[in-house]
Amino acid sequence: MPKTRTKRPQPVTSTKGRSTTYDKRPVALPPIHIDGQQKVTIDTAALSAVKLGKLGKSSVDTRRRINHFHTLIKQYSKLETQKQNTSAADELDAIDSQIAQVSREMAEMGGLDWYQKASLLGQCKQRGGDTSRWLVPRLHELGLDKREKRLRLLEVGALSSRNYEKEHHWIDVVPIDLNSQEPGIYQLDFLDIKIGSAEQAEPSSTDDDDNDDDDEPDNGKAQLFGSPFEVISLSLVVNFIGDPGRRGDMLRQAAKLLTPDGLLFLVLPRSCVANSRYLDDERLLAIMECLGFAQLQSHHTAKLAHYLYRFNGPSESNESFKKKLLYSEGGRNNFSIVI
Ligand SMILES: C[S@@+](CC[C@H](N)C(=O)[O-])C[C@H]1O[C@@H](n2cnc3c(N)ncnc32)[C@H](O)[C@@H]1O
Repeated sequence: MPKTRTKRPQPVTSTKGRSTTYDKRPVALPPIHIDGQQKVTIDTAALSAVKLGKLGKSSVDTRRRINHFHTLIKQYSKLETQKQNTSAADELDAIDSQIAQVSREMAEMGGLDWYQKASLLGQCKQRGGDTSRWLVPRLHELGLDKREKRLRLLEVGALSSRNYEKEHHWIDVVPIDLNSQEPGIYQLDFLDIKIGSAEQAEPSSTDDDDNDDDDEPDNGKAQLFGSPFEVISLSLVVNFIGDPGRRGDMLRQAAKLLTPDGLLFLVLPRSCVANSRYLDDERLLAIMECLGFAQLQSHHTAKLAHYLYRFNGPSESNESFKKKLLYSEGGRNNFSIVI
């Protein structure tokens, strides 16, 4: 069983050893995974021009811009894949210039920082609240609020450190994001997290850190957490990734970081399962079962699809799920998850 945590997450800064103060200086944006291998860093100069007023004139306008940002992420991913499969110099030049154009457009929109602020606006109570409000009653139903120790929950893609504020006495939340919007949110890539002790850290880590609070990833081994998580929340994060294989990697990673019997909370825009050529509820269930998850509950609203899974341990199955056309009629999107 994981230890009970009392310490709140500390920020990850680039200095070696423990971080004890919050760095309020503007941080360079972390690289964003938007395809299987490449990372891109959005132009920070353009970001400094971001004003809240640019979020959108109305909720409809903000949603339209968020959707456009998603489209740009997907275009970027596609171009990077094309680049990896091309050797002709003139084609490479053409692809590079398209990549630069897409990157520029993302930066002009305000990059990841703008996207996060706009998404946070989408979480406002008037617009339906954040998705933890669906998860919390499910955790109550499972009796997890009655345990002696607080429930250790990793919230990936956390836009606010206050999402589980009311449940603080029984949920110990560890919020992370590629681009931390608050000092209380770790700036970390979910895919870089490992569970292990300091002794198992990367050899490059030579500091003599005697802090044994394993909730605090220290720097140089910033991705190391001392014990697995009992709940992982991937709310509107998997669809943020442009590459279908990398989406599968996110689900695999969740399986690696969960305790036996741990819970995975997955939220996707409903259109990803209700209106895709390549994915529906049945296929998602088959993918999840193949990874060792059993579905406990699902709930669809007009906009969102919520799923709660229990991890039953690594599955014996070595089945793979490639991109497979399920629905050929027009008007559908191309969202898929590949494992
Ligand atoms: C739509 S936003 C936030 C969603 C929020 N959880 C919600 O339910 O509204 C998606 C967030 O996921 C973050 N994200 C995407 N991939 C990530 C990764 N590999 N590690 C950590 N955060 C990630 C992005 O930086 C972005 O802030």
